[in-house]
Amino acid sequence: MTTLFEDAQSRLTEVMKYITLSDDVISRMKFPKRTLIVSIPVRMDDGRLRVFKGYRVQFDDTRGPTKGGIRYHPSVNLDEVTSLSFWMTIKCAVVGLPFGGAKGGIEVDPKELSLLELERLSRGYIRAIADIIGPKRDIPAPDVYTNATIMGWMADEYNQIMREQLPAVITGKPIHLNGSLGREAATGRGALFVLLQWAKFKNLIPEQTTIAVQGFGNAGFHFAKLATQAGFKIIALSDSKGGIISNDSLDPQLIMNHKQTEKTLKAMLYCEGTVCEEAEFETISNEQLLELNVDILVLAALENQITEHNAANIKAKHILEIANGPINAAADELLNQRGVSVLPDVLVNAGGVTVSYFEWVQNRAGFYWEESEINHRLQNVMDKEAVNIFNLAQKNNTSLRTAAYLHGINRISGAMTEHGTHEHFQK
Ligand SMILES: NC(=O)C1=CN([C@@H]2O[C@H](COP(=O)(O)OP(=O)(O)OC[C@H]3O[C@@H](n4cnc5c(N)ncnc54)[C@H](O)[C@@H]3O)[C@@H](O)[C@H]2O)C=CC1
Ligand SMILES: O=C(O)CCC(=O)C(=O)O
Repeated sequence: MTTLFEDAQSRLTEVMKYITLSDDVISRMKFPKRTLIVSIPVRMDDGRLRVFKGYRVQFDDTRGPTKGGIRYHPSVNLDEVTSLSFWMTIKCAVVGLPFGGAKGGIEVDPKELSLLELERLSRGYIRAIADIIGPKRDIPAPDVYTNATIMGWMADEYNQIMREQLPAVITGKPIHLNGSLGREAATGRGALFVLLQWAKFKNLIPEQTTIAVQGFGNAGFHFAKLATQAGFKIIALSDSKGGIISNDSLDPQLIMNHKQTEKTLKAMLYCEGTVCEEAEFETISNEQLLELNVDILVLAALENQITEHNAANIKAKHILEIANGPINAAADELLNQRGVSVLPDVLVNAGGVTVSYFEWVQNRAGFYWEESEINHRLQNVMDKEAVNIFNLAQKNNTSLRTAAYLHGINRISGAMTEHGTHEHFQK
């Protein structure tokens, strides 16, 4: 069976039909620069000791310090974290950030831990990886089931170890702990900027365009909320427990308010800014949501949601990948053959790391920007790179993913080549 990392790497083979990469570059993209596997002992509230398995993979740092989030999930494993670090390397290059790629994770179900256990685990993870991270080496950030509070604990732990205030070691921190305005919504906002450029390109009218969103966490929620404000009709949403669907537009903010108190999704109709009623709604499974007859399917949960097993059932004509790696290579090919446009993860979800970059810049300068400036700078990056990639795909008659990879790999390859022939020193 193909591993996730082998599947991720197979996209490079497609890219090499359009670009000649030197053997040096190909070999450097084959496996990560550094992989660290750690055990994290945590004293639980009842006095027991539990030991968790954690990872940090730094894929490539030719273009700058490595950057990428930390995931807490029961299924986190080395193959997944390595793939995510590879995608971070491509993504940072696609949007032209001066970073390489990394990713981290802990095999844990955070929903089973108390707040204090979660804090001890997060601090323990930082103690375990402190030797290889740092503001000029590798800068973690949030990912699935981690958030600003956890980033705040982690930055504090690192500062205690280093006996210095080094906020730029972690991004996605709370605003009161030197976080950046706009980071919380950045991934969803960046995805919307890409979609608006695509809508222009394809003459899609938001008010006539229906959307289903799989994954109603940080990225999916902010995307759904901002897309609704831009006029799109969100008609279905789901989280790990399942989904809801309505004939009318759903109101993501009201649904999130309900989810925060009741822990489940419940549909409410959006009526001129207020809840008019609890909607007549149906519940659907995640599998059903993927196969809905909508204009745009947004994937904002986990990897491998569309594979060769369900690709033929997908009815949407456009797919927005907010999640990392939600479509495997075999499914990508099948969707391409059917003329489905897949807007790829390495472009679509790059708004998060872009505002993380702004947070890092602000932390290092000690000077903080207004939210309007951050959103404006984010829009400049996303609009520019989206249009570059749409034009490249049109010019070479490739998929949008291949165009995005071509765009990113060009920058990586340039950096690797210009680095010269000397060995990389061990940073
Ligand atoms: N948060 C960020 O800044 C960025 C996140 N991403 C990617 O976006 C995706 C979502 O991440 P976040 O929103 O940050 O995570 P999150 O932890 O805030 O939310 C994850 C959401 O996915 C749902 N979910 C989990 N398993 C599911 C399943 N099998 N089917 C449907 N929904 C499921 C959860 O219930 C939750 O609503 C991930 O692939 C992540 O790597 C990518 C770039 C940046
Ligand atoms: O904000 C960051 O630095 C990284 C976000 C991330 O993990 C991702 O883009 O997948």
